[in-house]
Amino acid sequence: MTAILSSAEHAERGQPSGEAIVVRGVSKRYGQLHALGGPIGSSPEGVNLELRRGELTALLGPNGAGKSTLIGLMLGLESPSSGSVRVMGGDPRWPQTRTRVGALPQDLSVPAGMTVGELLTLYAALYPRPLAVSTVLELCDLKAQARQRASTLSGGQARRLGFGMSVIGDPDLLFLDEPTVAMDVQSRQVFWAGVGTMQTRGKTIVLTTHYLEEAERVADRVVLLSAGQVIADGTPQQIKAGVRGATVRFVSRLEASVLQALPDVLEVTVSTHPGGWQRATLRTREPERLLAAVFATGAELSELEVSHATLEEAFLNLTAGPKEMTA
Ligand SMILES: Nc1ncnc2c1ncn2[C@@H]1O[C@H](COP(=O)(O)OP(=O)(O)OP(=O)(O)O)[C@@H](O)[C@H]1O
Repeated sequence: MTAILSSAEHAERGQPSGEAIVVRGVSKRYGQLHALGGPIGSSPEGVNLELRRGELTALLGPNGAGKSTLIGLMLGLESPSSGSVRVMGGDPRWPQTRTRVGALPQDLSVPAGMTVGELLTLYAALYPRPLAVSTVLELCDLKAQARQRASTLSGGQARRLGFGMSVIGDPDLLFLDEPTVAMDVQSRQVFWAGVGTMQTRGKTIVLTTHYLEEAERVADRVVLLSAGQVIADGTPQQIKAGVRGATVRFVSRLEASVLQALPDVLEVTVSTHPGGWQRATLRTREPERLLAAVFATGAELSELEVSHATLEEAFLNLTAGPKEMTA
């Protein structure tokens, strides 16, 4: 696994009671296919993971990496082929565990004919200590739609209703599987504000998303899966720091051919800037050495900017295999 914090370090940091989810040596096979865990070299290897209470963890990975399989196991919808999953100290299949868990699945469908308010009232009745329907309507900004049939909501409103249905039981643990698909900018803002409210109330949240800038912004921790294995685990900053390299931008009169010849340049993009100047963007593994070489040219520079890898760049780098720019 690349870098970052090992499972043992995570376990050390939190007391056992501080863990919302404990995954030990878990594999999941469908026939011959290892969706999760599976052999590494000659020995079988299961997934190990501990998620602490109160944290927002983003479970990331390319299509088919095993994210939904892992969530299915954490929700008790599937049983592992080997290993064990504990959720809030219990088996995720037990009813007393399930009442403490909320989930917004990818493919949520709502019963036709019921209004938004009726649906939330119905869901609230399933839990021992639900939130008030009015609180949830406010949380997902659907007060104005309370009397509207749920099947007539727009895509983004329906997704926000799904969020409302996932939190109405006031769960301690919340799973959000690609929650912002089909949401416009406004819906996303409402949604993330609602998630923020759940976070400040100490809820544990597990999120899957392909929008990596969202994960970077909201996650306390990122777990990166690839081919059924955890390949990186840490804060977004730690994941990004595991990828060497940076982008250097500046405006100068240096020609593309001169920039290309500088040491440690991987890629150069040049665009024209008013007054005969050039705006240069350079990708490099060694920003300090490159900058020293740029300064050594004696060229006049302005608007100098150095930015390190985004989570998206780190993701692409880590899931592309060992050949690229990993540290
Ligand atoms: N019920 C099933 N039967 C057979 N194979 C399955 C089943 N569920 C998942 N798989 C396979 O297991 C692998 C992991 O799938 P999974 O849905 O967990 O990936 P994912 O990371 O959630 O992908 P995506 O980002 O596309 O949602 C895939 O190869 C998938 O085809």
